[in-house]
Amino acid sequence: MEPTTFLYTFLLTTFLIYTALLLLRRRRTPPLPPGPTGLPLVGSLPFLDPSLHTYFTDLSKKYGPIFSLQLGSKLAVVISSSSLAHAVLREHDNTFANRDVTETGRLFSYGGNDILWSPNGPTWRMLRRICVHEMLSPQSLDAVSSIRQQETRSTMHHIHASSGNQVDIGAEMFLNVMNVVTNTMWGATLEGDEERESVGMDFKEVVANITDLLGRPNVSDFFPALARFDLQGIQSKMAVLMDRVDSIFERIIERRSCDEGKRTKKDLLEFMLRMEREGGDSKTPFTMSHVKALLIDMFTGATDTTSTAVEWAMAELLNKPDILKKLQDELDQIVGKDKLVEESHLSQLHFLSLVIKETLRLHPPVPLLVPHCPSSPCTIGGYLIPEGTRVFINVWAIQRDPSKWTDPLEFKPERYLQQGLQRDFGGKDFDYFPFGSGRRICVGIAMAERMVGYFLATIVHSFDWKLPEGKDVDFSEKFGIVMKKAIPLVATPTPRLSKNELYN
Ligand code: HEM
Repeated sequence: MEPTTFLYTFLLTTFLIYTALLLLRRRRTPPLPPGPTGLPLVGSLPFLDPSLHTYFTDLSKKYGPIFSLQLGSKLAVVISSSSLAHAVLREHDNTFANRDVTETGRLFSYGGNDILWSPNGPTWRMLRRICVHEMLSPQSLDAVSSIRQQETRSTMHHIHASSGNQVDIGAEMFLNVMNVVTNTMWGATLEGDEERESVGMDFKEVVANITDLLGRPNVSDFFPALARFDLQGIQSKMAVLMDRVDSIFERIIERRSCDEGKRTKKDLLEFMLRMEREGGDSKTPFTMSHVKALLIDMFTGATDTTSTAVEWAMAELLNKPDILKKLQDELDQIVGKDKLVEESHLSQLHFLSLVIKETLRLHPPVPLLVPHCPSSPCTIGGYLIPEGTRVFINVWAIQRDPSKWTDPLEFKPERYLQQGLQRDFGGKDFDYFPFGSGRRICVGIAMAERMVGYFLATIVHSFDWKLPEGKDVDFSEKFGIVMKKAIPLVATPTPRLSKNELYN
């Protein structure tokens, strides 16, 4: 063969092999999920609706149960069916049990040192273990039941003092759970001290602002190259708030050091400080940043979620007086009108548990879960989800899916009595998982169940409630990392127990 002919044949063969390999590879690599095209550079960012959960639900009707959106330089994927949620949270749980840490998340968590934002790995496992073991397991919760009793009674006295006047139900629950959580975490330090109340109030204000910033879309997250310019000023606002949080923590930790050896009660803070002095466990270091990050995790994880749940439950009950009456009948039968509800009654209050279940179906407080993030490329439903994608799981839409639920928009607590419809909070049914599922499932379920159940039972048992004259319940939602009622629920309590002394 002529040298030039040989060269041409060689080049042509190489080209053909290369093209064939390319085509083969392209055929083997699944496509990205379908979705709106968006604009050059910014993608779908300009079209984002602040009510992300309904916006995503509408898009899923057009593009299907898995779709993608380009948000600046970030790819987001939204999952809206129970079978695909199963694929992400069960079949590929290990890959997806990571977070795409936002700029505000990083500041909030002392550099990603908390449970919420840590990647799936030994540090995250250690942090979860500490909180479960020292504060959130059934045994640790039993050990501090008197704190919950004392705080719930004190809220009840406060509501009683407002009899005949309008009460903001969510705000009452927020104060209640805030006191319970702070007392559980560091109560032994500030116990009996009026400083406890002032620390609580400081914290309440700062944390409300922090939660708001955590839920706000931030250009820095969509264009990481611009993060250092902080174009909306969100990071600098967060930094100021975190300075305030830090000075509260410093104050408490300093007090705790002065008290060394005098305390009789143990709490989460004491355990963590000891662990910090020892430097962690054999595998992972534990620093002061971890101590503070866990304190703020527990506080923010518990407060807005549980108070929102109680507020939505009361909204549904006031909208359906027959269901409210049925719940009061159950309470009267199990507790009686001449006693107060105790936490020990909860296991017998079956209808109450159905009411709470149904509330968390229609109003999951964290409607898109906390976004997950695959640590390596993964195929879901025949589509590629690249590493680092922000994955939203629309539990709000899944729990209202008409192909899974009869009368999905109706508040029907009895539905769970039907054969095959028993549901719990463990995340094993992928048409019902208000606390998430898999490795990243909420760490505070046991505490949430007790707090919501006990508080709801107490206010429904101790008072009759009336909406303001001529007003119906407003069900509009305000989307955020925790979805609240757009208009806070106010109602007027009237005492209904047999003896006035019970309210003292
Ligand atoms: C009704 C009350 C609550 C609801 C509906 C709720 C719901 C959730 C959801 C949906 C997640 C995200 C799961 C995921 O990423 O897939 C979560 C995570 C978390 N929750 Fe809760 N939660 C509640 C109460 C609490 C309480 C009382 C605490 C602590 C005292 C808490 C602490 C946390 C923490 C630390 C995480 C992060 C877990 C991780 O990333 O590993 N939550 N919660």
